[in-house]
Amino acid sequence: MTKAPEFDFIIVGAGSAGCVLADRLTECGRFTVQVIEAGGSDQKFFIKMPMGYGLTFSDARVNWKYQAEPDPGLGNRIGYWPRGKVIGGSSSINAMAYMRGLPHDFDDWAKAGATGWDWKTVQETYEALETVVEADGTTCGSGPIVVSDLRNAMSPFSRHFLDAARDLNWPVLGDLNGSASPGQNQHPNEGMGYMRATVRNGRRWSAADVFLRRAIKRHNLSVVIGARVERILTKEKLATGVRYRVNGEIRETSARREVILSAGAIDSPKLLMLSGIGPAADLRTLGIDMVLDQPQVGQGLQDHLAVSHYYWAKEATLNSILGRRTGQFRAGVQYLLTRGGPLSVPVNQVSGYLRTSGALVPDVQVYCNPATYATLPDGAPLVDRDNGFLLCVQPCRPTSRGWITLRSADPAAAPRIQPNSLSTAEDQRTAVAASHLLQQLAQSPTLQRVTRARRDPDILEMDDDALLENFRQRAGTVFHASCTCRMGDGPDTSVTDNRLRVHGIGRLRVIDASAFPNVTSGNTNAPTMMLADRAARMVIEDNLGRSAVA
Ligand SMILES: Cc1cc2nc3c(=O)[nH]c(=O)nc-3n(C[C@H](O)[C@H](O)[C@H](O)COP(=O)(O)OP(=O)(O)OC[C@H]3O[C@@H](n4cnc5c(N)ncnc54)[C@H](O)[C@@H]3O)c2cc1C
Repeated sequence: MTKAPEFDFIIVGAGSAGCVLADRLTECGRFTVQVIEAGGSDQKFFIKMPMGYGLTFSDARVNWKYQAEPDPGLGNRIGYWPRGKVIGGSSSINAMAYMRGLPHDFDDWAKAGATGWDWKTVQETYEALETVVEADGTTCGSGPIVVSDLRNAMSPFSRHFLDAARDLNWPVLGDLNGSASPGQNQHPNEGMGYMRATVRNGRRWSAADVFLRRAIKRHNLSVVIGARVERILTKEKLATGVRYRVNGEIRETSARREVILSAGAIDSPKLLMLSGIGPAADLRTLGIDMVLDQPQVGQGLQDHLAVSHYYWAKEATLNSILGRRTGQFRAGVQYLLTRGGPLSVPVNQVSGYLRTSGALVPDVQVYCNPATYATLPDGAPLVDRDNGFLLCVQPCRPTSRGWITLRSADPAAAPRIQPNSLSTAEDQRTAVAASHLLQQLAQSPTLQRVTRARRDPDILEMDDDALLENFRQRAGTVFHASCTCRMGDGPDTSVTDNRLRVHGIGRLRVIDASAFPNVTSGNTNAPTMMLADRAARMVIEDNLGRSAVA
């Protein structure tokens, strides 16, 4: 048999985290790195055009299209869980919102055993990573991730959402990632504003665009696409390489230094389990040879749930463009000629963190979109022809935790995903309190003025019991799966230590959203890239010594 090719590091998955790692580990020139990605190229028009989000959302060519198990907390409904299966991973199909998360999210990481991941420390990493492009084109920072204020290209209707916030005396912030000066009784991060996005010059600016594109030019990086890793190879509790399938053929690669799993919150725990690292009782039943009994693998799943309510509008919203063929054609031509117009910005336009009654810190995120859509059987959205808008709310820090387990020992089989939503009394209370905020927003004088009709089910007609039932029957994932291989103190409560090393197996790390100890309050792409950037420094330090990253 020919000898397996050897690299210093093997990174499984070219998603948000994997792209950062590929760049950081190759830039010093001291290591060879192979990235193995199950999906294919991201050079597709509908990936690069921001409004193409609606199409990649259900496109099996770039999307794993997972389905969750019947979720008792959601009336046994089965949720659709898209995940990127393409270079750039979920950062190539996500809605591009850039939200760092709130300071206490990371202080809670540190409290959960992820020492060194407190807000003060991670804030420095964020600042070094970002270049913020303000609405007037001025820039701030010199990091590789471009975060744009796109308000000038957004629908004029979106300003009504901010006027509605002002009606309610909710703060309006210039930057949802910055800290406003707190007013009386106001938390610094509380308020609504235009959502900033990973969009550059009218194009999606995915983790692949930021990090992989420049790294691939280096001689010490090799990227294999269309290649699904099926097993981590181990010898005497050390990771030695991986086995993967490409074009129907099985191949192996050896890692001289480490194997790094960046396959995301669904697939990283799946791959550990397929490799015999997980709950022994479950894995033995499936006939998988055990390497390490680690019951925490796949446990602790967290995600954000949100509920949306729809309204017909008296003024033009994005529906007047995207809901009609002539509008789509005009917007398409404008985009092709100028990289501007309605297709150059994401559909989530106004958002913000708010506090429900009695909360000390912001505990919900609100989204306001100047568009409404139905969902077709294949999951694709169909924009309504009539003008409409939607209001949506998401509790930020759920306490419910679900799990991921294997369905079968076949690497091609999707895993079981049990979100276990609304399984704590606290989450049920927050779902109701969050819905009260939507009721207030819908009744603001500004939104009442521009609303032609409220659509069913009408949140204003609901008491607390009905609000909870509405949440159970209608809320869905906002695609922020995390925490399934979480960092922590030891193997009884976590899968990795605070340097992302898998407890009990040498030369193996998990570096992606699955390592979050708890889900952050907002969208999870920014924290995933931040985590990978800090983790890359740790990998280099542990392999070359502290001076190598000074
Ligand atoms: C539809 C959608 C919308 C979202 N919107 C936003 C948003 O607007 N803002 C935001 O901040 N966050 C958003 N998110 C969440 C955010 O994008 C993710 O949290 C983040 O991208 C996770 O990064 P990751 O590196 O953990 O995983 P991913 O980026 O998912 O990367 C995992 C990679 O590993 C590959 N892989 C998996 N298994 C294997 C295997 N066995 N072998 C080889 N490769 C494998 C996958 O194909 C994928 O490329 C959204 C997510 C989705 C799905």
